[in-house]
Amino acid sequence: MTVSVHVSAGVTSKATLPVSNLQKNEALVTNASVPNSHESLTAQAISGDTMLVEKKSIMTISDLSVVFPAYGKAPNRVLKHISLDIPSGEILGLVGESGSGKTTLARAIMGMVPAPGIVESGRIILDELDLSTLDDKVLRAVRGKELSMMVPNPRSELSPLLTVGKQISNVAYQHLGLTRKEADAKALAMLKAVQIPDVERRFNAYPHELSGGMAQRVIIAIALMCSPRFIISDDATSGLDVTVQAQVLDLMNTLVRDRGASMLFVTRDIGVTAHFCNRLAVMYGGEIVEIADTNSFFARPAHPYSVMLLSAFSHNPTLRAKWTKNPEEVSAQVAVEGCPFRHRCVRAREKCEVEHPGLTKFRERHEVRCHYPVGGRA
Ligand SMILES: Nc1ncnc2c1ncn2[C@@H]1O[C@H](COP(=O)(O)OP(=O)(O)OP(=O)(O)O)[C@@H](O)[C@H]1O
Ligand code: NI
Repeated sequence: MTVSVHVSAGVTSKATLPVSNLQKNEALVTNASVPNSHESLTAQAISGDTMLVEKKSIMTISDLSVVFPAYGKAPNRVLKHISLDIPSGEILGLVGESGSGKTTLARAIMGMVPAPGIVESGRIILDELDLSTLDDKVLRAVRGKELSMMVPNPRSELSPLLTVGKQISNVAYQHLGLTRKEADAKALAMLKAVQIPDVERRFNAYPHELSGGMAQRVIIAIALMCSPRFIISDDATSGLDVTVQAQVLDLMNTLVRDRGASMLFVTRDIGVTAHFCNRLAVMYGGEIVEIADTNSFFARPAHPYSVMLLSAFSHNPTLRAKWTKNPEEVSAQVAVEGCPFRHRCVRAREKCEVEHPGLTKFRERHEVRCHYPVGGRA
């Protein structure tokens, strides 16, 4: 897991967003608190017995590619032409093995790809605001207020010199225009919301006085403080004990649902996504290889790699063996052409050797990047 400072406890910038966007965002926050607000709906369609409601997009990523140059070797393409649309009220789960590019995607959205990474192409649009065109100062302001990311390993995220209460309160003070007193009160309420016991005492504690789980909840409190429009959690809840994790997920869910925000939920725990995410994307080798409504994904996973992930999760070695080769048998040499997963896939045929599969429709609201998806196409 790559970790760096993503939260804004220490941000001192008072830069403001372009006025038109701020007003629009404020208006949307208000509208979105009304259940089923028509302002947040752009189209409705009825399909069979399910009502599909297309909601306004909060985050649109198009053709995002990130490369890490490597001296004396071919550059490492970590993200390859990623396009994603995350509508208001949606929690999109993102799963995939270590090194598949999940954290890089999260950081690219935040405008924080670590050096020597280069964003080769792509646009990131947050509620019609093109983040790629903003200067650093404005982007920092957006990051603290409208866009926030929670990461694991909270100690490196918090300043050791300030009490946790002050760090949370600073965010409200700087971004929400509250008085010190109001910001402190909001910080205290947020600490309660993330289930920190004995809040008054914890408010005045320094980060080193907190347990790891408690510090993680402080990070979450900071990230949620300004009710951001778009939230990224990069494995930020997995270190919490099960009950606290459930409460924190519940809190995030409420924020997303009631305020019309949306969320990218990166996790290694595919089981959590079944209950928590509306939609699920699977990454492999820097590409999205399957994306589907959660129900559809769990009912009919289409990519052999997704089946492998699910079989690993359900401890079903027979299922795993049926669809995929043992990774140890796989040559590390994966050519540029063809399907990047073919060396690990028992279904691979000649076409997979030569033709890179596109992400195409598998069934309703379910796309897969595979020439021969499991179960065939609908
Ligand atoms: N700072 C960096 N310098 C060079 N290469 C990097 C850097 N950060 C990431 N990479 C490359 O990007 C690839 C993807 O990394 P990333 O952290 O996005 O994976 P991930 O899916 O988040 O994995 P994990 O589940 O372990 O967190 C890595 O395999 C590595 O090759
Ligand atoms: Ni990661």
